[in-house]
Amino acid sequence: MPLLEAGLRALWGARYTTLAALGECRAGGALLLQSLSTDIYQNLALEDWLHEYVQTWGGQALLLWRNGPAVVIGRHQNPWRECNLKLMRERGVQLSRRRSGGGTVYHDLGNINLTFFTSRQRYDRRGNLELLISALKGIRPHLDVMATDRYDLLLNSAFKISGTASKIGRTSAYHHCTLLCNSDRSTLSSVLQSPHQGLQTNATPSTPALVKNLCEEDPTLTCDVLMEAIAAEYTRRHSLRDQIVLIDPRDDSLLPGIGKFTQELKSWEWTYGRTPKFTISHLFSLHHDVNEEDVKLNMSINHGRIESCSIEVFSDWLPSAMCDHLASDLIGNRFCPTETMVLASAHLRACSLDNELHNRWNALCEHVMAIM
Ligand SMILES: Nc1ncnc2c1ncn2[C@@H]1O[C@H](COP(=O)(O)OC(=O)CCCC[C@@H]2CCSS2)[C@@H](O)[C@H]1O
Repeated sequence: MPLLEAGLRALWGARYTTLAALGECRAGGALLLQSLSTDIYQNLALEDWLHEYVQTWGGQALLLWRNGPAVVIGRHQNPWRECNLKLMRERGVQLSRRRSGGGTVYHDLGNINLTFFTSRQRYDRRGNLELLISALKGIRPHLDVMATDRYDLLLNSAFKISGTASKIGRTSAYHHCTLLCNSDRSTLSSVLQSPHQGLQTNATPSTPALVKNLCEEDPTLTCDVLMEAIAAEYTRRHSLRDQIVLIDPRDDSLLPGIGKFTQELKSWEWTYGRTPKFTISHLFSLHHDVNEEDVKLNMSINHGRIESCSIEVFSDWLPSAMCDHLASDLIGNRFCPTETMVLASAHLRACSLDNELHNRWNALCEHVMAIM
């Protein structure tokens, strides 16, 4: 049995059931679910699947889920503007684009996600946040937690502990939010820092805030304690028979079609290719010997692909024909380091350069890849 599943079964004791129960739910009833996966793509796919299911079932549900390290951008956002993709690749932090709008957040196992599925009519973000506040105050009455007009939860009127987004369909809707319990705050702030200054875009910007973990306020608060309290509050409000349904988003036979949802969410076309058109203007210095060479790069990127590109080196450090060659080769390609690496190596194989030019070419290509 996978570790997480064993842990959850231990946490919920006898008060859990498995998916077989899903089909047995009363039409219009309520369900309390917890995902057995910590994979961001599988969990977002589970949300998609449940959103459709709730539509036909006509009930409501709360899904509790957590992920390994991941940055989750809103549907209409630009990942290059919102985060440090190079640092994320180095640290193994996943990037994913969700289907709801809004800003960018960081997830890890110290962050709880909650998704409230309802019909469109019963969609009630304030009511859901009140449920969370009651659950928190129920176990720790001294906590000062409040909901803001933009549906954030603040601790001590100053620190964000929860961010909200939602998706409203024709007949059903979901509201999902985070809850910071003991996330790695230093990784959170460094991966949500874009290195780009000259990026122009109309994509939705995030609203940065001061964040805090609940465990910093009260070290006895763990994710398990919080999830247990939230589950109890949901159970109480919906008069449930105290059962948590553990649900495995890898199970295509129980959740028909979910694998396709996961693949789509994982695809480059969805994550990067859905970025609204943007331009990058980047001035940088390359060091060689004791000198610094200034390089100017201008690009426009549409659907994640390079539409126009110019690279200027202000000296004969690298022949301008080589820069022009790289710029024109890049056009039509994905704004992505792996594709650029293939292009740059093919170019090296096609022309014989002396050692010095070879090194300069590599330095330029490495810098171009680093901004992607
Ligand atoms: N995990 C987490 N929780 C709360 N606040 C966060 C978190 N990570 C980052 N931030 C802070 O919020 C801002 C962005 O705020 P902003 O208001 O722009 O965006 C949001 O809040 C979106 C919430 C999406 C919730 C979904 C629920 C399940 S999948 S993701 C960011 O710059 C940080 O300062």
